[in-house]
Amino acid sequence: MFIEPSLGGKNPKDKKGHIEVICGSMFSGKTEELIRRLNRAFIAKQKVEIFKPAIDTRYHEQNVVSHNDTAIRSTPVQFASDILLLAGDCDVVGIDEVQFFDHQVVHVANALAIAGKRVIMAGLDMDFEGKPFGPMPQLLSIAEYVTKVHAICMKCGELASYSFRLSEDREKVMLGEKNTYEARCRKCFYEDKK
Ligand SMILES: Nc1ncnc2c1ncn2[C@@H]1O[C@H](COP(=O)(O)OP(=O)(O)O)[C@@H](O)[C@H]1O
Ligand SMILES: Cc1cn([C@H]2C[C@H](O)[C@@H](COP(=O)(O)O)O2)c(=O)[nH]c1=O
Ligand SMILES: [Zn+2]
Repeated sequence: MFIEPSLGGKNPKDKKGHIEVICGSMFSGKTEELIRRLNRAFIAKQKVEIFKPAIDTRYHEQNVVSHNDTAIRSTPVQFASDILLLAGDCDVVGIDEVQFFDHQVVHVANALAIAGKRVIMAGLDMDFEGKPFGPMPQLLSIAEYVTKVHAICMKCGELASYSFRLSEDREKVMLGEKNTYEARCRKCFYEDKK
């Protein structure tokens, strides 16, 4: 489990920003872990703002929702730059489904951390082809803290790092859940990959 190095004091001059990235395949618990960290920040009376890309309407228009139905309120935004405008004077910024933003999100995360905020992002590190997803490689490089979580392979029960697409669709962005994707280990992913 990720142990926060510090939750940051309330004194503005003590505030040191940093970036945390939670990555892994679908169903690996990224959103649950993001919600866990954000809830702890709420308990510490930190000012928290949560964002997600507006295209992610899978479970809810507004909330960030996990596959296990845990949820937290969020603000859907069209562009990463909107986050800079909306973060205001908060202490902690949470971003889910960060892989869907364009590369500007790298500059946004860096600017927020330089401004003293704790930035926690969750996203898919690989797409359905096993290729790096959007801005994730850069975000993983600039983060102070990286947590890779694992799902359970639906074919063999091993740990899973891949998201196997069950349909024939080839476009990179295709929202879905259990009916269209399966968590797979490396062996089971490449055995069936087209
Ligand atoms: N193959 C799987 N491996 C692990 N958890 C799974 C799997 N399929 C469904 N789940 C459920 O998904 C939950 C994690 O959901 P979530 O945090 O939304 O994951 P992610 O954001 O990484 O897609 C688990 O607690 C579990 O209830
Ligand atoms: C692999 C892959 C996934 N997606 C979509 C499917 C879901 O809507 C999200 C991932 O959500 P999760 O919280 O990580 O389960 O991304 C996609 O558009 N393209 C892909 O290649
Ligand atoms: Zn497997």
